[in-house]
Amino acid sequence: HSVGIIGAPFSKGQPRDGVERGPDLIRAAGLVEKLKGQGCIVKDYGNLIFEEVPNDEPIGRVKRPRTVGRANEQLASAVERVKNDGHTCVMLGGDHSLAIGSIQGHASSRNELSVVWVDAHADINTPLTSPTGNIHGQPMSYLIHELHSKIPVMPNFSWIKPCIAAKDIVYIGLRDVDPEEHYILKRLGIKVFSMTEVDRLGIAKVMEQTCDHIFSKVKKPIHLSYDIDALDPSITPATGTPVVGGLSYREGIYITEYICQTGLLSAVDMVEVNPKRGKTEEEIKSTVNTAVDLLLGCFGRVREGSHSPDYKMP
Ligand SMILES: N[C@@H](CCCCC(O)O)C(=O)O
Ligand SMILES: [Mn+2]
Ligand SMILES: [Mn+2]
Ligand SMILES: [Mn+2]
Repeated sequence: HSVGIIGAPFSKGQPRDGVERGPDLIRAAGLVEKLKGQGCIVKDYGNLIFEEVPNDEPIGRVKRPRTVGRANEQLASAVERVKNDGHTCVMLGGDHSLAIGSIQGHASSRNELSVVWVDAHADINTPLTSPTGNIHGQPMSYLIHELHSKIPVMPNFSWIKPCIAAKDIVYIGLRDVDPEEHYILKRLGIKVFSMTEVDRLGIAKVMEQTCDHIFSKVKKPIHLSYDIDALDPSITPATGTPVVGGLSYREGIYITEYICQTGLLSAVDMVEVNPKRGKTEEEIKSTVNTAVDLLLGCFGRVREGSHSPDYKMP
């Protein structure tokens, strides 16, 4: 695996400070060294530098639109460059509004993508349906062809071109979906494995059926957008919008092992790690270490262990 890492220290898609520290905390927990240790080639492109846009007044209910739009435009070109350099892209967040730039940049280098969205939330509110105005609850709405007519013109958002078809999306882990989002998911016929399906089917069947769905016609590169709040808060409490009844550590890891073995993972987001939302050092460590382990699973780590092909027993 050849991996290109982008740090996106960004928090303005939501109101809580601290999530901008995600990239450096994940690096400090040894992501690069551990990826190299399991045989990956790794290029760390460093952190993007995001400018605050002054007087960034809300538009309708939508908060910090100009800052979020600008940041994602920067991210999109960074992700496109990592893809054109031939790597699988790892985007370290930062809040989930960053999926706008990550998926847009990915789509500009690969013309058709499938998106696997692992999250407690659907993040598919439009600017007009959002109950909070926080853009980290809206990223998917800007990216989906079928919602284009529902998105108003917003400053610093005009560069965004819808790039994903509803049929090419699968959600895993949903358990906190707004009524307006539920309507959109049903109307667009988007494939959803909520926590009910995870309980009913088990994670192995969920992953089988996820891949049956996204590979139903032609096999497309996979964009895995992983919100750390998909996991149960007992595992990953240091996050902005925790919701009880989440994925176990084992289920979270199984998802990454399964996606890895498809050989089609082309970009992965790891977002919403927020150290300021951890009550203890232990809670922060558990959250950050789990984020690292999930990424290691994306790039070949398997729990049965492994050995190098040229190992000679003494
Ligand atoms: N659905 C809520 C909560 C969104 C949570 C965002 C997280 O999943 O990135 C909203 O729209 O504000
Ligand atoms: Mn192009
Ligand atoms: Mn979430
Ligand atoms: Mn999210």
